[in-house]
Amino acid sequence: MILDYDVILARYGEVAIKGPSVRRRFEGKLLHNIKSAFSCRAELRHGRIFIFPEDMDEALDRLSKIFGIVSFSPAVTAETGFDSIEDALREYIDELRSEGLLTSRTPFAIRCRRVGEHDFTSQEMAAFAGSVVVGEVGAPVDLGNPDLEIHLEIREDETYIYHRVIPGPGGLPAGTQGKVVALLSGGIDSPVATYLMMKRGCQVVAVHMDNAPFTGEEAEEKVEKIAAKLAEYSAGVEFKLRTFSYGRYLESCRKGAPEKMTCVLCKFGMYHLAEMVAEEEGALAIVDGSSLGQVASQTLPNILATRMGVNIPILSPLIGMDKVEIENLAKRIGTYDISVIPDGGCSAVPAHPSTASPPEAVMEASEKINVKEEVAEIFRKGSKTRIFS
Ligand SMILES: Nc1ncnc2c1ncn2[C@@H]1O[C@H](COP(=O)(O)OP(=O)(O)OP(=O)(O)O)[C@@H](O)[C@H]1O
Repeated sequence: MILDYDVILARYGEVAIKGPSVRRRFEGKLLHNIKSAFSCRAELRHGRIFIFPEDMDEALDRLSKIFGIVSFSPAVTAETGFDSIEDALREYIDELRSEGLLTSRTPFAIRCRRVGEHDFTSQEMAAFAGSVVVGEVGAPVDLGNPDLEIHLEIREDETYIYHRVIPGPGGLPAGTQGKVVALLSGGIDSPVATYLMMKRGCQVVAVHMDNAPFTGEEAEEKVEKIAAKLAEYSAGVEFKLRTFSYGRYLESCRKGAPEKMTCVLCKFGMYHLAEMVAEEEGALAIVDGSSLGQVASQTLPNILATRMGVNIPILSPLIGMDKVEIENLAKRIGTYDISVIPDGGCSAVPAHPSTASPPEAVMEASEKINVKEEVAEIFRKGSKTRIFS
C-alpha cells in the first residue's frame, strides 16, 4: 500500500434496516467485534463506521472477515474547502498515477456526497475536483462507465477521499443471533455449514466426535485447524470446540445392529449428544453439513430416521447446494485446503451402507443398543475443550 490512508469507512447493510433498538444493539455489537479484531478507534457517524486503525494493512485484512460489514474503503482525510481538497486530491492523484491506476487515457468520474451545511453543492465540488484531475493528468471524464471512480465524502468540516470499495462478507454481526451447536467433522461440508450460520450472526459451539480407533490422529488435527480458521470469522465472540470420544459408541453400533445401519446410527447418536451439549451450553439449535442425496446417510428417508426423538431444530444450511458450490465456498473461506488433507477416513463405514433405513428399524436398533444411555455416558465423561477467540 502506497497511499497514506488514515481512516477506513465501513458500510453495513442489513443492520441498517432494523428498528431503532435492534439496530442500536447490532451496531454496538459490530463496533465491539471490530475493536476485538485489531487495535483501533472506531465510531459510528451518519450510518457509517469510521475506523482509525493502528495498522492499516492488518485492519484491511481483518475487516474482510467481520460479518455485518458490506463494504469498506481506506481513505485519506482532508479539511473541507476548495484549497485543502485540491491539495489532498493532487497528492492522491500522484499516488494513483504511480500505481498505474490513472493515466491520461483512464476514463474517470468524481463521486461526491455531502452531509452538513456548505457554501457549495455536491455537484459543484465534483466538477471542481474533476477539473483538478483533468488539469493534472488530462484524463477523460466519463460519468456513465468510468474505469476509475474517485469518491469525495464530505462530512461537515472533514472530507474523505477514496477510490477502493472493498466487498465485506455481509451477514449479521457475530453474536447477535444466539448460540448453535455445530457438528464439525474434518470434511469439506460441515465447516461451510458452520460458516454460513456464523454469517447469520450465530455464536458457535463446535462439537466433534473423535471416532478413534476407527479414525486416526490426523482427523483430530484437521478439526483443530478448521476450528482455528473458522474462529477468524468470530472476532469479539467466543468460538468453542468440544471433542468427545465417540469410538466406543460406534463399536456398540457395529456389535449390536445390522452393519449396514452403522452410519445411520452413528448420526442418530450424534444428534442426541449434540442436543445434550446444546442444553448445557444454552444453544437453541444444532447445525450439520447435510446436503440432500450427497452420501448414504443424507437421503430423505435417512434424514428422517436419524433425527427421530431430537427436540431442538437441526439446521442444515447446505441441504440444497451442489458439491461444487460447497467446495467453491470452502475455498473462498479458507477451509478447503485443510479439509482435503488425507486422514484415512472412518474404517467403521460399511461397504454397503443403507440408503433408506425405516424409522421403526432405526428406533428398534437404537433401543437394542441403548443409544440414549451410551450417549449420556459419553456426555458425562466430558469433552476436550478448546476456546478460540
Ligand atoms: N466426526 C464427526 N464429528 C462431528 N460431526 C460430524 C462427524 N462426522 C459427521 N458429522 C456431521 O454430520 C454431517 C454429515 O456427515 P457425513 O459423514 O454423512 O457427510 P459428509 O458429506 O462427509 O460431511 P462432511 O463433509 O461435513 O464431513 C457432517 O456434515 C457433520 O455436520
